[in-house]
Amino acid sequence: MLAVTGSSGSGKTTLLTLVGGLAKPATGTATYDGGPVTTKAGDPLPGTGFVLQSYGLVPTLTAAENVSIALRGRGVGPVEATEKAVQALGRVGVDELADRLISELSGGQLQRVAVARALVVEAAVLLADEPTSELDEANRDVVVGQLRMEANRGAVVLVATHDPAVAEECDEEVHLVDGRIEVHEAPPPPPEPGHEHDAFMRPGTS
Ligand SMILES: Nc1ncnc2c1ncn2[C@@H]1O[C@H](COP(=O)(O)OP(=O)(O)OP(=O)(O)O)[C@@H](O)[C@H]1O
Repeated sequence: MLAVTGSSGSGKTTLLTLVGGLAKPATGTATYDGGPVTTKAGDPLPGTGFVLQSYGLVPTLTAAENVSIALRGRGVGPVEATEKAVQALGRVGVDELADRLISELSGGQLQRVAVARALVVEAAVLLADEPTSELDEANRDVVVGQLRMEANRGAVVLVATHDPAVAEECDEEVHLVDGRIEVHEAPPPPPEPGHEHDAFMRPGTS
């Protein structure tokens, strides 16, 4: 679970769209697992889930329909897609809004529907662009917790964020300055009980 941080305009969204295959790099290549991040048709790889900064939800459809679309596009039948969509909405606390039109929802509610749509596909790579910017602390923690669950499941999770509390919850952070990456790794975990002094031992001693 990787935080992508940097000031406004530093290139966070651009990086995520390149990683996700939504944009083509002007120079260089973007690869995942040894292959290009786009399919031959120029679409993103099927295993990629997105939370777009502008959400990309369809205003004339309900919250559940917006989430189930992601599954329908992957060949899941309508009944199962709706059931899983409502479950995914529940993971971010908006299942009671399942039948409400997108055009009737608040900013924070929309953001959580967008997160649910990314969660529902069980993506191999989940790209979340400022997924908590509209949320209060409690809901931010819920969303970050769900992204962590995706990482625990084995997904690669990239989170572009301005929120230090969100970056803190990630395993690593890349900080962008004018489109360039500086890498900051998280400090190593504390030693296990009984091994507190190992770090201070000289090689060859026990
Ligand atoms: N389609 C585009 N064509 C040309 N320049 C672009 C395009 N999209 C973004 N840019 C520029 O690239 C730079 C990086 O933009 P980007 O949206 O990646 O920043 P960001 O770090 O996500 O910013 P924010 O935190 O404000 O969302 C900005 O200077 C922006 O104006």
